[in-house]
Amino acid sequence: MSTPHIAAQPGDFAETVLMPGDPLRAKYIAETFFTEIQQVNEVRNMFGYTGLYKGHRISVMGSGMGVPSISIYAHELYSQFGVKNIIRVGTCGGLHEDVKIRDVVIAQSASTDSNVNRTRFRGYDFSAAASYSLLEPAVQAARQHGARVHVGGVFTADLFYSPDNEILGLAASKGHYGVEMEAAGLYGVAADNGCNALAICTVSDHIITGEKTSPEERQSTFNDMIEIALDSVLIREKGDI
Ligand SMILES: O=P(O)(O)O[C@H]1O[C@H](CO)[C@@H](O)[C@H]1O
Ligand SMILES: O=c1cc[nH]c(=O)[nH]1
Repeated sequence: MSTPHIAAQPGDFAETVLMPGDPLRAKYIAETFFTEIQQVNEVRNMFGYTGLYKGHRISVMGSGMGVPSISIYAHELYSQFGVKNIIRVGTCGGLHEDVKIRDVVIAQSASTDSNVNRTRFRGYDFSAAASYSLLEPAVQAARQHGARVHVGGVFTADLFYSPDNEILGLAASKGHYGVEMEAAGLYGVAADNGCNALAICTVSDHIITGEKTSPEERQSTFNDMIEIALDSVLIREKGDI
C-alpha cells in the first residue's frame, strides 16, 4: 500500500505518531529512545520509524516545515494508515515575556495567518485546539519531568521570513506563548479526520529578547520534550487520565 508521500504497509504505523519538523530528528528519536526499530517510510527522505518505547509500540516521522507539508503527512497517516494520535514535537520562537529559551510550550490552541482552516470551515473562524485526551497527559508528564512548561496559545505563521513582523507583537500582546509553523494546520487536519492532535515545542530562540539556544542546548532541551511526549503516551495508555 502506498500514498503519494508514504510508502508503507497497513499496520506499519502505531496508533500514535510523534512528528518533528526535521526528518533527521525523527531518525534521532527512533535511534535514541526506541528499541526494535523498523523503518516505515523513506519517500522524499521523510523518514518514518516504528519501534517500542518502554515496551509500548509507537511511531515517529518527520512532517517537513509549514502547514502545507504537515497537512499532507497528517492527512495520509490518519486516513490511510490507521493513525489516531499525532503529537508534534517541534521548536518555536518565544513570544511572551514569561517564556524563557529552553522552556516547553504545550499548544492548547493555535492562532494563524494561514488560510487553511477558513478554507476547510467555509470562511468561518475554526477554533484550532489540541485534543484534551492528549493535552492532559502531556501536562502531567511535563510536571513529573520537572520542566518549565507553559500551556496556552501559539501562533502558527506561514512565513518564517516575514516582511511584516507586527503580527508577532500583536500575538504576544494577546498572550500567545510562541511562534511556530504547523500546529494550527495539524489541528485542522485532525478535526477533518475525527482524530487527535497535540503540538509540543521547545523554545529555541526568543523573538522579544533575541536570545538563542546553542546547538548543544537545543539537543538536550529537545530530549526533555521528547521524553515528555513519550511519557504522556504511557500515562494515557495506563488509563491514569
Ligand atoms: O523544529 P520544527 O519542528 O521544524 O519547527 C519549527 O522550525 C521550523 C522553522 O525553522 C518550522 O517547522 C517551525 O515550526
Ligand atoms: O517557526 C519558528 C521556529 C522557531 N523560531 C522561530 O522564530 N520561528
